[in-house]
Amino acid sequence: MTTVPIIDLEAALAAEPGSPELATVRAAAEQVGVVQVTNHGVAAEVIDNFHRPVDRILALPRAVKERLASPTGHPYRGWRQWPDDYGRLELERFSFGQYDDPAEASAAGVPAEYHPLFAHANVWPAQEPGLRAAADAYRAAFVGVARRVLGLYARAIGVDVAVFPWTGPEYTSLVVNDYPTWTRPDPGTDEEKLLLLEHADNSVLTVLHQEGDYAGLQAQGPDGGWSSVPVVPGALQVFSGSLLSNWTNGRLAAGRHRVVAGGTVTRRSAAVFVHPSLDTVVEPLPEFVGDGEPDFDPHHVGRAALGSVEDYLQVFGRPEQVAAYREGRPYVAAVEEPV
Ligand SMILES: O=C(O)CCC(=O)C(=O)O
Ligand SMILES: [Fe+2]
Repeated sequence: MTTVPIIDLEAALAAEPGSPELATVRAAAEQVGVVQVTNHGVAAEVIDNFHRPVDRILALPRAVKERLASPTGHPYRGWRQWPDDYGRLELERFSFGQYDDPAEASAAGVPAEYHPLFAHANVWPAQEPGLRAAADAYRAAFVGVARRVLGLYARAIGVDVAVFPWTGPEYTSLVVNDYPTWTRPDPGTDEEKLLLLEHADNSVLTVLHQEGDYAGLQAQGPDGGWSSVPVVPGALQVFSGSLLSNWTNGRLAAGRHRVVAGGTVTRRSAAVFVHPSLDTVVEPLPEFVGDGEPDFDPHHVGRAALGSVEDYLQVFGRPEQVAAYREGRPYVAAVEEPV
């Protein structure tokens, strides 16, 4: 078994209990929390229709892209660059909230107490009028993959998927990650080219599409070592998040991952982070706790979401960024000119 298996989703969902396919899925889900899926049912056009306009936006001159930053300084809306401590570009992102405004959230059935989550507008570049519909289709398709993968994991560990109280509408976010290339001397080691540090997502499942010429995404195995996730055209990458680990009282691993890129290699990824509905309290399910004590505290999806920007700014926010957010104006980080 490879650490991050490539699973034919359709075939695995039809596999008999006890089959080698399900044994592979089970090992990956319990020990790593990262898989790739093929034959996942998402049409190639749904992926391309989102990625191609994003390519064109990210190829615009920086002075044009600066105008696509969140007008209110929200770290998870619109275009953004992240410099490292030396001012060198590490990561460029374009982020989309689930709804454009509180009225749209309300129409989708989101309770009023969560409307503040959608008070900061999305940025829809006028250059790409089709992006909004393409992003909606991409998000919806990837939520569908997340649900099917949960069904697969349930089968692989022999529980009914109905034990997971995953109700909709799912709370989701959509993030494009673009890693820079550079011509300065290449430090050579992975540790010195870590552009996204190791972490597990706080979703139930995250579904990603990666593109590029280098397998820079790495997943952590049970021995602590890192394995590259090869770039397989058409495949999607699925990370188990901390909420899946919580529900299963640790039986299923939250996939720890990181990204090595930079230098001459290219990498682009676009992830949909999938959570159950905002009023869900995630806590270890009786099926996984047995007679013992749960190992995880209850996690209220909506409350955590409401606090997430403050949590983020407290840990990572630069003073000018925090000031811009407080004052409701755009923030564009200073970055060193590429060399
Ligand atoms: O670029 C990637 O493949 C990883 C992105 C990621 O881990 C994240 O956005 O949480
Ligand atoms: Fe991640």
